[in-house]
Amino acid sequence: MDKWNRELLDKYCREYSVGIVGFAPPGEESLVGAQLKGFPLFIHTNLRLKDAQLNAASPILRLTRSGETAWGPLPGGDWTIFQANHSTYEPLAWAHRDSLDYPANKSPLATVIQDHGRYDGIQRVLFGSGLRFWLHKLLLLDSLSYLSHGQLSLSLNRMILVDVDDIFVGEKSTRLRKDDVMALLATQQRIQALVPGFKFNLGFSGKYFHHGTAEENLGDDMLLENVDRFTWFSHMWNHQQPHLYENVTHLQLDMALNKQFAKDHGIPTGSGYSVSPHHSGVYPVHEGLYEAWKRVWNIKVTSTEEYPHLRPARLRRGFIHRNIMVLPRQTCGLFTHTIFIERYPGGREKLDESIQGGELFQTIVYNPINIFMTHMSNYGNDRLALYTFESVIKFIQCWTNLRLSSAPPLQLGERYFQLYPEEADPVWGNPCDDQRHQKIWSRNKTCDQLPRFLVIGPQKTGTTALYTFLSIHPAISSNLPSPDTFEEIQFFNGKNYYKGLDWYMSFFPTAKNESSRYLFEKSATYFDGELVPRRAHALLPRAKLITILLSPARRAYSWYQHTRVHGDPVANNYSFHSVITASDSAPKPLRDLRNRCLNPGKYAQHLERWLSFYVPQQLHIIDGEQLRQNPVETLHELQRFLKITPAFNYSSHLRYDPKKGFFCQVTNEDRTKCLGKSKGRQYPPMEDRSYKLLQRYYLSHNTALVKLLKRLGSRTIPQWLKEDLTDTVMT
Ligand SMILES: Nc1ncnc2c1ncn2[C@@H]1O[C@H](COP(=O)(O)OS(=O)(=O)O)[C@@H](OP(=O)(O)O)[C@H]1O
Repeated sequence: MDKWNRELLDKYCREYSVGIVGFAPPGEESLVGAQLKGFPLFIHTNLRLKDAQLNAASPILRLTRSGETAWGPLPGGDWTIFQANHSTYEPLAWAHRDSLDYPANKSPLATVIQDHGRYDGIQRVLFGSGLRFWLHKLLLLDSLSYLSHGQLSLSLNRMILVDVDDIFVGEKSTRLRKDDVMALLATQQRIQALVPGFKFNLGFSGKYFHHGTAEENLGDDMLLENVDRFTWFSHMWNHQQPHLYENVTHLQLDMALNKQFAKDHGIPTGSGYSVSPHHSGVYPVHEGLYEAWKRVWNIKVTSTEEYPHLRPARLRRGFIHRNIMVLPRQTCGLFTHTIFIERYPGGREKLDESIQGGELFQTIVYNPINIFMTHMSNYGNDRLALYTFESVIKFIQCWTNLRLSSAPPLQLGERYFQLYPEEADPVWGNPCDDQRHQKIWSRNKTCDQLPRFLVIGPQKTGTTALYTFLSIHPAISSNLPSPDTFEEIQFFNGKNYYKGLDWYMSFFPTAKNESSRYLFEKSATYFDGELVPRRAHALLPRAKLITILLSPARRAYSWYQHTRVHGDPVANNYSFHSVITASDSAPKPLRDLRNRCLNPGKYAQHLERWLSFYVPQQLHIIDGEQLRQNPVETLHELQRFLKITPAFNYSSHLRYDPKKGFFCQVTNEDRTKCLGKSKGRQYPPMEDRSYKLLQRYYLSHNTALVKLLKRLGSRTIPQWLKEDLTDTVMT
């Protein structure tokens, strides 16, 4: 960093008490005793190190616990160590040289060092390598917490639940015997001493009860003899994946069989939790599963690895659908077929690596709530799950100050959404964009039932005219009408989004024999909906977007007239001028109407939000005045943008109707069919003072729009925009 920037940064850090975390980059040449420029600190680089320890007296340690030695070589041969010549420095971690000719009694070398800020007023933590070494990942968390004065601190509480799926499912000779169940109970008891409330959570499929060898059937019996020592949840009677049931009644019948089995065998049925085989039906959502779960089991919480995607595992999140909480489920590295240690991919070393600071360990460090998936087979045979969980819990206790506990799934769900309330709202993705999701997506459902382009509004810009004219096109199909909102589905904004993907797709006819059909929908409220671009992009990342813009002042006035005709008492009691000049202390209904009049017209702001998800090439802006005066040309341009060939010639299908004062559709009888009287209304012109006020109001937004249009490569600026701006300058 050059001197000027460096001074600026230092000044900023001193003034606002901002700490710095630094990492020594690996260098090609080895430095011995080189001084760090400007600091009483010396470094040696490119060292091999072993046997890491922590400084128990360091004030930084919070999540990380000192006292043990991480024996063995540290990863990489390019470590930097620090030697200090000033009381500002205090080591946080040490290690020894990993070299035969290095005396064992030599004092350890500082691999992470804290600068208390006594030298230049800035606190720092400097790491002598990147974050390859697992212990340094913990130290980074603690450094962030320390340097941010506790603002960037994770809670120390961690909740753990271990689900055992496929109880009673499994080939002969891979199932639990009596001694396995005894080991399960004994390990559970030892874990309970470390993790209060811990019980293995058993997911059963009753159909396969007693399907093992004679010895294994005794194992089944023993599980039931100890039924109260575990918690239980329904998996699926016959282990069939829910998305394969097209008929909810069948699904319900099979669920009822598992429930009857539970009742017959004294298994509790009130946990409110269930897990579906292969997580099918949970995400992507198969509505039938949610329906049947509610009816038969009164399910309130489930978990899946698939939301939003299996990988990367650290990004798995939760959501709530139809009042069922879906929690993220973690993998511990054991799968149905990992039953013998010698067949564990990478061998024992790999499993231990995951436990001792690796993936499994970090999963628990980073997630306040962990639901792990295992299978019955992981508890028989080499009992890898018992080894894995007991070991990782001990390792956590040895190296961290985390407080582990467990609780039933319902409590975990409630806790999860207290911690992450913003996750309650799902974000639906396209099941066909993820191979795993496609595999658990019903054969009867297709992703072709999704629109290829969206007309996003805003309202009162001519969206109905565009929708109607597009629908004349032989290769273009709109959505089916909605009983509530007519031609608009209004899915991505408002409550409809919670109805899910099946509901949305039901509006789009399947294109039989006409694969080139362009499905689209128009919902004019999408344009300014806060959440809409993100949601739309998650489901339709390749969709094209069409927006129509006209003078925001005129749009606001048209909206006002619209609400008056719809009998809105506020619009009928207040003049347009009173609405747009209403202050923030005005009654709420008046403020709401003011906002609905004014906000959509802040075009640049809304477009920028769309453009933070979609690339400009996916966006087509129509000039609303051009659509009104020359729809034929507008539609030809639009076809070019959509790359629809052969182009449909609109000139013989649209004609100006002098009575209506707008272009209308030409019918077979050569008459014109115009939009209803709610579109293209007659109302008095806007008062001049209102127009002038709105010009000023929209000045900054319109200026931003001009810039945006130029950035998007527009060669012409719409006439209305020029007028709105020019007049403002003149007044
Ligand atoms: N061909 C044609 N026929 C009728 N109306 C047309 C046409 N082209 C554009 N317009 C203008 O469309 C305005 C209504 O816009 P929207 O359809 O987007 O309104 S809505 O948001 O769906 O309610 C409507 O606004 P008002 O004039 O205020 O009624 C019209 O100006």
